[in-house]
Amino acid sequence: MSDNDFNQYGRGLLGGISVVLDLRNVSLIREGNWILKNIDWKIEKGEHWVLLGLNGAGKTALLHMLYAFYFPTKGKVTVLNREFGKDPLGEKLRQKIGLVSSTLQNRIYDSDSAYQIVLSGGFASIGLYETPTDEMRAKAKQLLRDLGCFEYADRSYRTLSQGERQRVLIARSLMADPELLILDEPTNGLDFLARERLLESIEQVTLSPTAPTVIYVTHHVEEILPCFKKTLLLKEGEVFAADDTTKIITNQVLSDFFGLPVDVRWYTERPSLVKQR
Ligand SMILES: Nc1ncnc2c1ncn2[C@@H]1O[C@H](COP(=O)(O)OP(=O)(O)OP(=O)(O)O)[C@@H](O)[C@H]1O
Repeated sequence: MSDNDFNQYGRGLLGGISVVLDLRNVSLIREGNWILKNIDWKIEKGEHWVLLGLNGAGKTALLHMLYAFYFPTKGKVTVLNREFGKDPLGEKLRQKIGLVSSTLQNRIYDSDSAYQIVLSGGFASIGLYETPTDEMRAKAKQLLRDLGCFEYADRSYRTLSQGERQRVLIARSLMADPELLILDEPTNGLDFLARERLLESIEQVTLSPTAPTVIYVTHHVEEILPCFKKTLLLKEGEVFAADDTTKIITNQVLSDFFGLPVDVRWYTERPSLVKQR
């Protein structure tokens, strides 16, 4: 598949694929260290996944590979029907992978308004250098509304709170109709209320009929929303478990994963975790 296929067929062609992500026996060595070891991970279209791991587990390294910032030392990475690891990732394909991360946050220009930032997602640029079409403007406004950030659309990024910034960046990532949306610890630095409101918006995104496949990366079991039916536990660069969330988020699996006896409690389809006494 070439970049042109996207121009010609847009989402329609990708609509025909059933596997969004397929990692086969993927390993990564950086500066002589094994960062990822023998990762197998397959994501079917329509699934939403949580990637859960402690600090240093290799989550960011794994995401960097999905976005072709890192090439695997060993194994095969296929994202949206394109095997990579050798070829550079085409711009059109990159646009089909939305990424919201702290790295992106740091690159956004402080003086840009929320509206400009969302519009820039349509060009996959940091900053707005091209003239958006009327259609793009209408879409950006709708996304600002959908993500609950319309009221501060004209405010500059520097004046927005952390929660407001995350909403704007998610809206921005949806401008290009991504097939895969990666949310890397989006609730970092948020208080309880801001976190819950953001999670609500993320759930809404997954409920849309045109929703991208979402990978939600977190350290916290409490953030696993009911829409995330699948969970991958990453530990010391290896897949500890990957399966239905209800099979993974159990006392037994998590006690083994953390190396500490824990109790999982479910309330309104959300889990929480306490250390056993
Ligand atoms: N380019 C690199 N060179 C050497 N070591 C690296 C490199 N990138 C990551 N590492 C190491 O690989 C391990 C995994 O790092 P990574 O940032 O992927 O973890 P993480 O799960 O995202 O952690 P956190 O939750 O703390 O962000 C860490 O021990 C880190 O120091």
